[in-house]
Amino acid sequence: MLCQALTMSVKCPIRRSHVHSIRTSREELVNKIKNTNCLLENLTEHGFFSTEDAEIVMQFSTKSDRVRQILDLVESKGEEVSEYFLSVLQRIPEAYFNLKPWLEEICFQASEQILCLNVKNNDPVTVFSRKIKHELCCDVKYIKSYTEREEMMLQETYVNGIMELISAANENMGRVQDLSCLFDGNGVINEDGETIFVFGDAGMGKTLLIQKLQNMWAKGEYYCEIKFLFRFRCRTFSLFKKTTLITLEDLLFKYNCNPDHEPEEVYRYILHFPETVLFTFDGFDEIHSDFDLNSVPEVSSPFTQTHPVVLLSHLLSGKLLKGSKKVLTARTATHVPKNIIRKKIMLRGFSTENLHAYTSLFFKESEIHKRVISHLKANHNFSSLCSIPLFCWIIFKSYEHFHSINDCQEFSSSSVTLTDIFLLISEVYLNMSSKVFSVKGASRSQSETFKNGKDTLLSIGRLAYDGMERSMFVFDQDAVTSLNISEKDLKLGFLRTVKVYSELGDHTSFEFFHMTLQSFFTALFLVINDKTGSAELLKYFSQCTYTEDKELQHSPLSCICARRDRKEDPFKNNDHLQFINLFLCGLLSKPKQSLLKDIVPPSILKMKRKALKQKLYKSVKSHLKSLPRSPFLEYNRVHALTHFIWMARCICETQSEKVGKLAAKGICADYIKLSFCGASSSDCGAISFVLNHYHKKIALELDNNNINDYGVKELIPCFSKLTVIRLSVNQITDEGAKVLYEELTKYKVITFLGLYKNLITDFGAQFIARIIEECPKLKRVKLGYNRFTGEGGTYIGRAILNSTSICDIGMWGNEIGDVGACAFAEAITNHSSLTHLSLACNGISTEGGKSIAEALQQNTSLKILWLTENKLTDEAAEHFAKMVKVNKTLRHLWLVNNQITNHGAELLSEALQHNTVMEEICLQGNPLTLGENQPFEQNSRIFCI
Ligand SMILES: Nc1ncnc2c1ncn2[C@@H]1O[C@H](COP(=O)(O)OP(=O)(O)OP(=O)(O)O)[C@@H](O)[C@H]1O
Repeated sequence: MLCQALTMSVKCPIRRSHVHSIRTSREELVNKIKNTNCLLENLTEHGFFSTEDAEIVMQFSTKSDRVRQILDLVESKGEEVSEYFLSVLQRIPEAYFNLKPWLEEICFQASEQILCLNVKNNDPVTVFSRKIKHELCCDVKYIKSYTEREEMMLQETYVNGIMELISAANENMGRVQDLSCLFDGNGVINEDGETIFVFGDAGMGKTLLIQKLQNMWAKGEYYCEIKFLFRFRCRTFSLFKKTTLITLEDLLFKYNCNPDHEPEEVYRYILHFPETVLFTFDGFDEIHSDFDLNSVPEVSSPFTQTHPVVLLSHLLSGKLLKGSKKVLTARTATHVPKNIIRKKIMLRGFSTENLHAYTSLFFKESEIHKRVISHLKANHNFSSLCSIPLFCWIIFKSYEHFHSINDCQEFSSSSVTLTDIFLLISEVYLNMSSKVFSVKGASRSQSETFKNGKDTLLSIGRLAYDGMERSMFVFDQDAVTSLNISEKDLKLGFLRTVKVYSELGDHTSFEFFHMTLQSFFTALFLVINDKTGSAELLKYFSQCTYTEDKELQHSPLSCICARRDRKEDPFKNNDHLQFINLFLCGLLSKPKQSLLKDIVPPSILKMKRKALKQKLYKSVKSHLKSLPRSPFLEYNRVHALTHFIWMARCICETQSEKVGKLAAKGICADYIKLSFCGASSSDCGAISFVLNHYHKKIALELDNNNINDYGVKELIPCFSKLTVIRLSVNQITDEGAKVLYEELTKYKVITFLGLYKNLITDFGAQFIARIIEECPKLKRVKLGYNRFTGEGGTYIGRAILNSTSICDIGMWGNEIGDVGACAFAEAITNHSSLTHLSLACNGISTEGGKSIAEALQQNTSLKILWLTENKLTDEAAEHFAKMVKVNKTLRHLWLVNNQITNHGAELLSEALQHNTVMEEICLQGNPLTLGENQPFEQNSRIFCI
């Protein structure tokens, strides 16, 4: 007791009077109090100081003298005032954070009475935080991509898309349910990393996600621990001159948001508490700077001047403001050094539910809403394009427009290309400026609209093209005026204004409402400009030529940090150039000729079409030839990469049978591996287009992409040829499973079906079961990590019972339990073809184990059985031991991570004496006590460690 009392008194000395505390620590207080305004304001507010007192304090010119005067006054006014004074120091931690240890040391605790007195927090840190919030609230309320005149509220338009946590090995680790979970502990792949890296393909919603995040913080709903949010768009770093030198403080305050009071104090706070700062850096792939990184020493002092790009790199790598939070976005395949990443989140676009939610938000009128939903259901080509939010918005925008004009159902065509939808939005914008739609139904034809708008398209196209040439995505007023873009054209909606902070002061600049639109306009310019020769027309193809190096894209940051000897522009990302090629293919395709005939002289159009065709032929041929090959099972497998997807997109965009045939001819393999290629559902349409021209049977591997049910539907034209279809890790649900059933059972050529890690439930299991039953050539089925319970397990088990071809079935990571296990037991009892079975990680306990073991006493086909990570006990082991004595086929029995003890292990070991074919029984991860020299430990076929 005494001891406890003593420790307490050491920790917290006997309370002295508040006046005494102040008096004895006078010098410390004078040194540490930097903000006198807050003290004066609060002391005066409650009448502890008179106006004259405050005036006397303010007469002193230095801060220390003002503090001394305040202290004199406080002390002279006695205990209550001193207590309130201390309470202000405690209750405004932003201003007096360096006094926190002292307040703890003197064990200051304000009384109830003092705590009832309000404390106004107007210190510069809090005021600045409020200012940032206020500015953000105004700035991010609307979705900026929409033209200024028809802004849409973020709140009313935003829907969460699919956000997936990605592991260091690029595997899916589950979903992020909501943006409020962005900074939680889920999905952390590197505790030392500070950057949440959000990536996704063009138009997946990275920028909008950042905007939503800013909005949530600014409204005070989430992330309360963050006081400052500094937002940067990486593309604006291109505007800095090579010679620009600024400090971190400049970057934050001059180029972002400026504190109205005492910036040094705010900066001091930021440096002291970096964990209260959040940076958002949008579009890392869009950085372009001709600044020479070799020319600067690696400075990381927060007070040294350096080039802004260097500051950016130091912030990201934690050399500056270590501990601050960072959210960085970039297009897929932009490599960011692993050591800076804390979490990786991939945006996968809209799921069916997201799309429906977005449709309801977009089309408020229930009739139109219903109609759009039925269009989407009827046309998977639309649905797959709409799973990419940007394209969805463009399609809906155009739909809304055409609907408002003449109720026409514009989306009747079953095959719509990306070029179609960009032409559509151009038409909409061109038309909105003219008055032709004043009378309902009096619409101009698309070709007429383009003919009339040629000059506008040319000048905006030139701006896009000039920008592409210099990797510029923001244009200043001079660039715009030098190309004679009229005020009227600027307002059409293709371009939107951006406020830019530059060395010349704040001014308005312009950018395309999306980078993909800049690519579209570049292509349009190259096509409709009479003076463009074929070399110029095709130059982006050369810049996008595939080399193995390019597939492993360079990271802007690693270039900054490590590769200081590079001559090439380290920031170049060529997705936007690939889009130019894609649009060239679309614009110069046959179906678009009638649209262009009045804008481009026929001879020029012919020349361009011919040049493009030849280029495509050549590049398709050489690309396919150069792809790496490797044998797999009985196949000659070609390992295609992301570039192949771009090629397929271009080919499909031409809608040309001839090009399609040529590509198909060049494949020269019977197995195409396209895993981890970032293929989306609409890419399946492109792949399908190419494969449709391939006349032999072929195997297709699309594991680890983003194809979902729409993608499965897009593959419908080529299912007749597919002998192998691998769609693991692709968000396929029961709907996709149904399509697979309908298609695969039509042709019955399938031998391998891979659906590992999808979202198929027991309902979908019925379709899979019917595929297994009805496809007589089907040998391998991978169904691990879906959502099957006992019911689903029973469907699959029964189907296996009826299949005479199946040899390999993977069910790892479902929840089939004992019910499912019993169905499998029945299936294997007399099975003649099944050699490999995985029921690992399925919640199987003794009963299920027993039935499988009993079935195996009769089975003569199974060679490998995985029962890893179940709940098998010694009782089950006893039955497995009996089975081991009689079964003469099974070679590998995996019982890793179960609940078998030494007793069970011993039974299995003894049983092995009667079995000469079994090669191994794996018992690692079971509750065995080892090191006691028991016989099973000596058995070379029992593996315990
Ligand atoms: N979650 C969402 N909810 C509603 N609309 C969205 C969403 N995400 C994107 N959009 C629509 O798509 C458009 C493009 O999105 P955004 O600019 O965020 O794409 P991005 O991934 O940043 O593209 P890029 O990589 O090309 O810059 C938005 O302006 C908006 O109209």
